[in-house]
Amino acid sequence: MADLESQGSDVKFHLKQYNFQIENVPRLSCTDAKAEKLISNGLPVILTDTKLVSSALHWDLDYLSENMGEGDFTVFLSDTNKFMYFDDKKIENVKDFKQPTQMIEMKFPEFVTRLRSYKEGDKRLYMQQALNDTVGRRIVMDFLGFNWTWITEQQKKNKWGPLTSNLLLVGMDSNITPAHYDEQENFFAQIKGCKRFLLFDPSNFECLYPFPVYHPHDRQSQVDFDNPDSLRFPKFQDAKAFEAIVGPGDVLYLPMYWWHQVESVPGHGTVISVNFWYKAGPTEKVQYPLKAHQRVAMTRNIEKMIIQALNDPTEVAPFMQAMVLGRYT
Ligand SMILES: O=C(O)C(=O)C[C@H](CCCc1ccccc1)C(=O)O
Ligand SMILES: [Zn+2]
Repeated sequence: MADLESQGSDVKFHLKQYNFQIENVPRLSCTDAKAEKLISNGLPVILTDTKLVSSALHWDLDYLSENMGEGDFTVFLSDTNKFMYFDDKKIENVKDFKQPTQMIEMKFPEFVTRLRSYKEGDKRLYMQQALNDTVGRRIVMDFLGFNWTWITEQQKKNKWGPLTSNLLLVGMDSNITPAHYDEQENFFAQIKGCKRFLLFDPSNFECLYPFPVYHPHDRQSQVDFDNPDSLRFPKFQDAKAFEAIVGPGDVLYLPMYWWHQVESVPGHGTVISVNFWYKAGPTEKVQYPLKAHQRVAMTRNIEKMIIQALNDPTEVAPFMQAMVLGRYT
């Protein structure tokens, strides 16, 4: 992919500015021992030469239209450029929950038509669909052509669990997936256009104020990065971000539990990515002091136990406040 520095000026120019400090994620060859070390230590790294999705670098809207087959694909519509994920199974837990996006199913050619006829003021579109066996045979061939040797070797070396899915992401530039964390290891492959990741290690849990576990926005930050409420979220300004800008052919290793906000860089047209989500490996032996991601997992388990024990989401906050306020604070 063209050296970012040459694009650096305009790419940097378009990028949104935030108050928290930002450092760079290393960009390394996958043959570099430093890259292997970062991955084995659960630290993010951009790998420039994995050839993981070289067989898909020719994907564009016309090719996908012709070859994605007759299936229906999940497309999110948003009135803004933000596409905040929500778990529809948890909507009943929150009174008057307002869905931030509308989810509709459509054929790929219809998606392309709507993308191409988009004009200012229309709802923005973002296709997020796990690749499945309904796709046409050319896509199957491209998929089989992924560098499975390399990624399977990584899966084994790092003792990850099985590959759970490959999410195909086709969106408009300037689309944003707000800050959240996932509970799976992720090799994120960029195919077309550029994406800017803002990454935060799991110890930023206290600065990013995730929604309650029972909330549809579980795992997402409550903080609006464009207008942070410093009264409700005073520690947000202490968050420590790492930035990774990925272009076609780049693969970002996004460790499990690491927070990330994903911004499709403006000015590059349609943005296409495929991620590779792996289940975690066997839980590592608990050693003290606990690692930040282990504390997050523990916090989640305790919240889930309380939700189950009380059997009523509205009782969780009062219960926890009664347990902590005036006793542990
Ligand atoms: O690969 C990742 O983890 C990303 O966050 C990529 C992100 C879209 C992911 C949407 C999503 C978020 C949470 C649960 C299920 C789906 C993007 O590229 O915009
Ligand atoms: Zn994610």
